[in-house]
Amino acid sequence: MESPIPDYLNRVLEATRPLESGQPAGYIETLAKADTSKLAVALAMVDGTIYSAGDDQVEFSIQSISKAFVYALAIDDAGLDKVLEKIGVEPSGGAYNGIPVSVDRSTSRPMNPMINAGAIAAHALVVGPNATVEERTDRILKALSRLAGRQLHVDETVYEDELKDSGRNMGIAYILKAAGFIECDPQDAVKGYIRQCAINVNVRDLAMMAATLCNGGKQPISGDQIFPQQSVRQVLSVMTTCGMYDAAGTWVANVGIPAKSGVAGGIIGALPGQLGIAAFSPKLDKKGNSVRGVAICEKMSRDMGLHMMDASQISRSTVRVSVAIIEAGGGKGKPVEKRKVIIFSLKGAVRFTGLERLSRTIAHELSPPTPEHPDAGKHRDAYAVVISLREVYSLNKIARQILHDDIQRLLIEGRRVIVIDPTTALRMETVKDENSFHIVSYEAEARDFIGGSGCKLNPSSDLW
Ligand SMILES: NC(=O)CC[C@H](N)C(=O)O
Repeated sequence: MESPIPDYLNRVLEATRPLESGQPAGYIETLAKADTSKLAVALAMVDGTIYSAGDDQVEFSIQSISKAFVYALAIDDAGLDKVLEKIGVEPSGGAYNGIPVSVDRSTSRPMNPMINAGAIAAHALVVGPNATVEERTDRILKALSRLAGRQLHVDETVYEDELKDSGRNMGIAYILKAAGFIECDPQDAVKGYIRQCAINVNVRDLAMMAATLCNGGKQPISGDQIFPQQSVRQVLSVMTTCGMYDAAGTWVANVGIPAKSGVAGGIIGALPGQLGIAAFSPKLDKKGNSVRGVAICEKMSRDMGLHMMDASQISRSTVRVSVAIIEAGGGKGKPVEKRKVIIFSLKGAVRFTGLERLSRTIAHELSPPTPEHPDAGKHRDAYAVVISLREVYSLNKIARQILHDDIQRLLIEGRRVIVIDPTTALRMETVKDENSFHIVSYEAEARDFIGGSGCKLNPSSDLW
């Protein structure tokens, strides 16, 4: 069966094609002559599945989209502290190449790495202050190629064209050098920066690069951890507040996806944990963002419910409570003992809010009723407490810690506790009381522990 997604993507393109406004970037000759009828979109999932439509093989220069990735490389090579010393993380509120707004008024520190001043400073931090232009651009080209999953190349014509008219960027670099925010030769920083901007990509490359960010820095297909998760969080944060230059506020409100655009008409969006998107169309609006590209992203965000501030998925159903009766004993004339077990099942990628709910639910079910909570403690008489993490995909640090504390508290109360943890999400090493606490991988083991091997689960009981 064919996937309906490419059809959907084609419809998105057709819906935005009638938008005629905008101009291709005029100051780089090759871009000024671009075929403005070209239009493409791609989606890449965090497992590496990719969908695309339109002119998805057409290459264009990455331009400012490179800034996001080079920022991550600067963090890798110089460390976050040094990067923050040299480049801020505040939106400038001005154009990407605006000189007075790009740097802090009192210190001249670049406002953020998504505009030219900050991007030139980030470029200068790659490899190290004594590196040559070739060494820096080599490192960048290799990293971008690994992100895209294929060998990329610098478009020499675009590079030469932009270098001819690089007075503005040179001016910025000299200001940064004078103020101590770049250590290398300003001309080298600009040449390298312009080369990084001239690397050619298509929308499929960009979607895969974005998906790598969504996947915590791990390239979905090769499985290579290209950037540490910490750096990716930093990059996505700055993309959110500064990625669309002085249109960042409107973008966040309308699209709600961390993003970065470039003057050749490309845009990437990276929705953490979900998917990377890329769009391409050369005509730009006054702020330098692709007109159709913005419209494509707005439409997809709306249609597909991608806005990161959407509160429609409230973490509500992460905890389920059920009760089972286990028949223990029986054999050799011994009476059958019915043991009531209360099971708390957790689900999904559990963080603080999920664990807070579990903690509250455990307290509600197992503590005595109070005037405010007369219905509490219905299962206080349970013989054992089972916490099932069978459907848990991950527990973050705080969730793990609260769960540890909850288990310790139950043990102190003298309860028998069994945790079903097939993927060792809990990673509990210290077990105080081996008689009353067990970690198992399967429900059957939990049942054996509660009722002795061969015990029966009351058929009317809820499933675990
Ligand atoms: N917004 C952009 O894509 C700008 C990149 C371009 N190379 C410049 O420095 O002007």
